[in-house]
Amino acid sequence: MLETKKLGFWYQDKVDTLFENVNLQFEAGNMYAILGKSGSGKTTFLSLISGLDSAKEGEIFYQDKSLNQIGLTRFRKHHLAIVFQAYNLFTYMTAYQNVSSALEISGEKKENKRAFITESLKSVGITEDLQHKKVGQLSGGQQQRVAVVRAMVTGADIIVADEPTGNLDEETGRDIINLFEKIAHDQKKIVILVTHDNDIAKKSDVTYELKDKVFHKRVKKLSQTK
Ligand SMILES: Nc1ncnc2c1ncn2[C@@H]1O[C@H](COP(=O)(O)OP(=O)(O)OP(=O)(O)O)[C@@H](O)[C@H]1O
Repeated sequence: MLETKKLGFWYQDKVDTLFENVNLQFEAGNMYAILGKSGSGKTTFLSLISGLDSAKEGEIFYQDKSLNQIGLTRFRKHHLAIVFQAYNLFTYMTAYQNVSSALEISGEKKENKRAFITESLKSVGITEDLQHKKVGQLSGGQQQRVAVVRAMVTGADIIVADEPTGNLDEETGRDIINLFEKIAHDQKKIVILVTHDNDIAKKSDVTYELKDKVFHKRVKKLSQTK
């Protein structure tokens, strides 16, 4: 479980606190949405739980160890993968090479690496033909699928994404969210999505809406679950 305890953050001045006394829990097997108006502090919150920035108040724990105890670099390398709105793939590499390099960087060992990458990409609809094209030649939706696979193969237990459907049309965006949902439910990972989109929030198991410096929790109704 990933957990924040009494988390607080401001940039310049404490009077401009973005959020305070935040106590949230993220459990394996669930997809979470962080919802809130533009400028409310969603991305900032995500950067704290991703170990990219340090909290001003309170702490974050992963499996009962504080991120500082684990070490932010180690936490990011071994436990967490990030998917960005603009995909952030290496455009001079093929889809296959992007996934392969992520696997190498993470140090994750796979017996039959080639087959593993090929099958992982195929499982999200990236055919072998597409796998060997430079990612710059793929559509936005295809690139985001590659980015999701890149995050998936690293073995990270936590996958965070900042507006992952922001550059995509509605239908493609829905497909990407279904992929995240599968990763959470089938692979028992913690998936955390920052979004403006209420429909994405509705698909998530739990929504935390940031409003007036406080996160409001909403759990998906039983009739809508898995
Ligand atoms: N590095 C920074 N230094 C100072 N202020 C910042 C910095 N980054 C963000 N802010 C401010 O903090 C507030 C929250 O920003 P953040 O990007 O976390 O909001 P957000 O909810 O993700 O917004 P959006 O939905 O528009 O992406 C904003 O007012 C922003 O201008």
